[in-house]
Amino acid sequence: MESLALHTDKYQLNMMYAHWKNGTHLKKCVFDLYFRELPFENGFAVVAGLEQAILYLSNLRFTEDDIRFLREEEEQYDEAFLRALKEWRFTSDVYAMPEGTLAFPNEPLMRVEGPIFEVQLIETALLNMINYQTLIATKAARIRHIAPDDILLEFGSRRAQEPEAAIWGTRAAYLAGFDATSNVKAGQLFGIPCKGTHSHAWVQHFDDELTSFRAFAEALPDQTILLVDTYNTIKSGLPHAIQIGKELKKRGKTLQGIRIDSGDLAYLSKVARKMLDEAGLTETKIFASSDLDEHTILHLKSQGAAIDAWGVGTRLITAYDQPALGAVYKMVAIEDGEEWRPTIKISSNPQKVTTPGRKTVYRVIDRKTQKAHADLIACVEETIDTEKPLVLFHPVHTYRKKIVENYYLEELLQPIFRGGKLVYKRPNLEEVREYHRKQLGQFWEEYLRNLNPQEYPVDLTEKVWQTKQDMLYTIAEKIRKEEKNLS
Ligand SMILES: Nc1ncnc2c1ncn2[C@@H]1O[C@H](COP(=O)(O)OP(=O)(O)OP(=O)(O)O)[C@@H](O)[C@H]1O
Ligand SMILES: O=P(O)(O)OC[C@H]1O[C@H](OP(=O)(O)OP(=O)(O)O)[C@H](O)[C@@H]1O
Ligand SMILES: O=C(O)c1cccnc1
Repeated sequence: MESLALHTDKYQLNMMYAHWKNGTHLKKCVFDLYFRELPFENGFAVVAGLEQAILYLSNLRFTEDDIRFLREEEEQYDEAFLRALKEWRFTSDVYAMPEGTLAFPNEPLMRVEGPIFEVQLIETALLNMINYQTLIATKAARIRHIAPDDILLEFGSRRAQEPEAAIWGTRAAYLAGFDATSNVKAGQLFGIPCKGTHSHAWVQHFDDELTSFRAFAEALPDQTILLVDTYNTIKSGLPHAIQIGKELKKRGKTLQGIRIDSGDLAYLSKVARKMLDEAGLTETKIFASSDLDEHTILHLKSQGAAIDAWGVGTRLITAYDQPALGAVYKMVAIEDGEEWRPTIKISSNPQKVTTPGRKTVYRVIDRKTQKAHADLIACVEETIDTEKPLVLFHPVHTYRKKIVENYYLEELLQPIFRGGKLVYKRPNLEEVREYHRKQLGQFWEEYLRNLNPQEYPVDLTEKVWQTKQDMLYTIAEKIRKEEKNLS
């Protein structure tokens, strides 16, 4: 991957410069990356984007060209600063939830610790990657949820906002349960199975549909999937496809499928199934496409559609109904001698108040059922005695308590970089898919359903909660005193 050092917002560079001028650029601090609300009103999000973030961080440096460009900027950065950029190498620690993890609002998906100079620089790119891919993986998981046994194909490259989005988006869809992609580059890069049918242009190129189908089957006898809706699905496309199916059968081959791309997909698929079965083509699968998403697929299934494979494009790859996840990257602690001092951001919107301190996330899992009770945000240095009952309480309505016994904890944030060096053994994409499947198995269906899922608890330990309350109180007091002095 080429260096994306300048794939950052200008204000990051300006803050880096100001820190450098101020002599504070090497002071260490901690940032959390998290989202505040679940997308698509889903009950969970599926973490994705870490692989691209690892590539980004592993290749991060300022090139001669980058420095030349910055030299011309209106800020007129000092030459010595530009030299420092040129010599700079990534040295921070990064902890992250592995891709495929189920994640929830307000818990860190990633924690970055290092000199402010560099943890500030990487905010933009990390958010860019995690925000987009987590969104697409979550959308894909919703689609997989309503079609657990069907074939799901990602068809969105032509409609994605740009090529990188198509590639990384299809990877995110695959890790969350899609079976294949139409994007051949994604196949080459990530080993995702590639699948394809043909377009209307293939049929239009010929004088008649039957000849076009025959020529296609001739060229790809083992991979023939015929698009049947160019002229008239029932009267022309299907009979012609059946004719080709029979011809293939005589040669010991199977017509793999037919694709319907318009009209009433439920009705047409049922007619198609009947016609194919009556012709003895019981193995031929029915593919459907056309502005599909989890809602249409659910409706089509409830109408008894005889569709085996769904080609999903635009609405998946662009996260059509919610185009942004809104994850943020907030400073939560700063180096203070040998210690970390928690920092907080208070907002007029209570939802936007940050949770101070250097924290990690544990999943509390019941030993008997192997299902998750809640996620627990704890201070990194805190130890939780799992032999004792654990008191979980709602971080806002604290009277709402739950006592958990016979549980174990899984730490979700894994070390990825230490001192700038990659220490994470990157799983391959198949392992990520498998891990994601196992993650789903840790949750009761109440949290997984697409419509009105139960809210999964994300709680704070007493220590984290108390630190937050103390800081809110101290800051409110400070402001009150300052106000008094001013008046
Ligand atoms: N039985 C059905 N129930 C609910 N939605 C359906 C059903 N059949 C098709 N759809 C959906 O309805 C929409 C149909 O869109 P529209 O009428 O614009 O196009 P079309 O029939 O696919 O034709 P074209 O592709 O030429 O625009 C698509 O989103 C499709 O997935
Ligand atoms: O509808 P989506 O979910 O985005 O899925 C991808 C769409 O892209 C293709 O149509 P397009 O009109 O681009 O080309 P084609 O019909 O000529 O293949 C395909 O036939 C699908 O309808
Ligand atoms: O293979 C297909 O049928 C396909 C691929 C991309 C977009 N639409 C359809």
